[in-house]
Amino acid sequence: MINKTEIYILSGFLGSGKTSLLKNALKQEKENGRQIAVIMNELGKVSIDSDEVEEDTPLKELLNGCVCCTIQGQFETQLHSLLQENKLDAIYIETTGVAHPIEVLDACMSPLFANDVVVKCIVTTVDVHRWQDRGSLSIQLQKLLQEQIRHADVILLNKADTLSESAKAALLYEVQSINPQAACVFTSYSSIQLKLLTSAKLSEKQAHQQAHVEKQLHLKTFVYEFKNSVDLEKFEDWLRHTPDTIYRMKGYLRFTHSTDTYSFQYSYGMPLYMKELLKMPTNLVIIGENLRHEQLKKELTTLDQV
Ligand SMILES: Nc1nc2c(ncn2[C@@H]2O[C@H](COP(=O)(O)OP(=O)(O)OP(=O)(O)O)[C@@H](O)[C@H]2O)c(=O)[nH]1
Repeated sequence: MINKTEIYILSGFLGSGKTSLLKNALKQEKENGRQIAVIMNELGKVSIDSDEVEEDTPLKELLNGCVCCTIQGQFETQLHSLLQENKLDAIYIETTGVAHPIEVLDACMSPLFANDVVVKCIVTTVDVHRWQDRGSLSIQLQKLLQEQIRHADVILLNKADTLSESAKAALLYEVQSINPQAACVFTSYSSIQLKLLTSAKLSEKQAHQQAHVEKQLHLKTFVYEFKNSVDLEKFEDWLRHTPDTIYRMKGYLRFTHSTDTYSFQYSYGMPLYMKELLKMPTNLVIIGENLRHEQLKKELTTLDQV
C-alpha cells in the first residue's frame, strides 16, 4: 500500500504560538529526514511568518482570507497540487488564528484526495495568559477559543513558564473539562518533542478504546470509496438514519437511475446533489464525532451492491 501523506493541523488563537510550533516541528522533521511541505494561511495580504520556513521546504501561502471561510476552494487546489507535485511524508497546515477546526478539517478532506492523506491530529496552541483574560474578548471569540480546544487532539498550554503551580492546576482543570481526551502539555515557545504529534495515532487508539464505553470521541473522518452505482432512494433512507453527530459529508456518487456522476454535499442534515461534468473518483467523505467506522463501512457496503 502506498504511504499516505500525514496532515497536521495547527490551530490556535492569534499570537498563541503556532508559528513557534511550526518552526520547532520542521526542525525535528528535517533531522528525521522526512519530506515535509507547509501551507500557511494568513488573513493579511502579505505573509510575515513564511520567512520562518526554510527554502527547501515546499510552501504554499494562502493570503487574504481564511481557509475555513472565504478561500476553501483555493485551499483544496493548493493541497491537491502539493500532493501531486511532491512525494511528501507530511504536510503542516498553519491556520489563521480565527479558523474553526472543523472547517479546516473539512477543507483537508476533499473527496479528490481524501484517500491519499491521513489527518494525524489537530494541535491547538493556547496562550495561557490570553485564556486567563478571555473575559475581555467578545463572546464570539471566547466561543472560538473553546471550540479550538474542544476539537484538538493535542493541546499546548503555551507561554506557561511564568505560571505558578496552582495556576497551572486550575488551567488544566478548565481545559480538560472542555476536552478530556486530548493530550495536554504546558510549553514555553511551543517547545515539544515531535513524537507528541507524530505518534498521535492517539486519536484513533482512543477512539477504538472508547468506542466500547460510548464516551464522547474526537472529531473523526471516514472515507468510503464506492465501487458501484447506488440506489438513490436507499441512499436517502440511509442518510435519514445517520446520527446527528455527523456534521458533514461530501463526495461524488453515481446512481442507478443515471449515467452521470453527481457531487454530493451534506451539512446540517440537508443533502445537495449536483451533476458533475467530469468523471470524479466516487469517494464519500464523512466528518463527525463518535463515528463508528465499522458500522458505517458495513452500511455503505450494503448500499454499494450491484
Ligand atoms: N514569553 C513567551 N513568548 C512566546 C512564547 N511562545 C511564543 N511567544 C511569542 O509570542 C509571539 C507569537 O508567537 P507565534 O508563534 O508567532 O504565534 P502565532 O500563533 O503563530 O501568531 P499569529 O501568526 O499572529 O497568529 C511571538 O513574538 C513569540 O516569540 C512563550 O512561551 N513565552
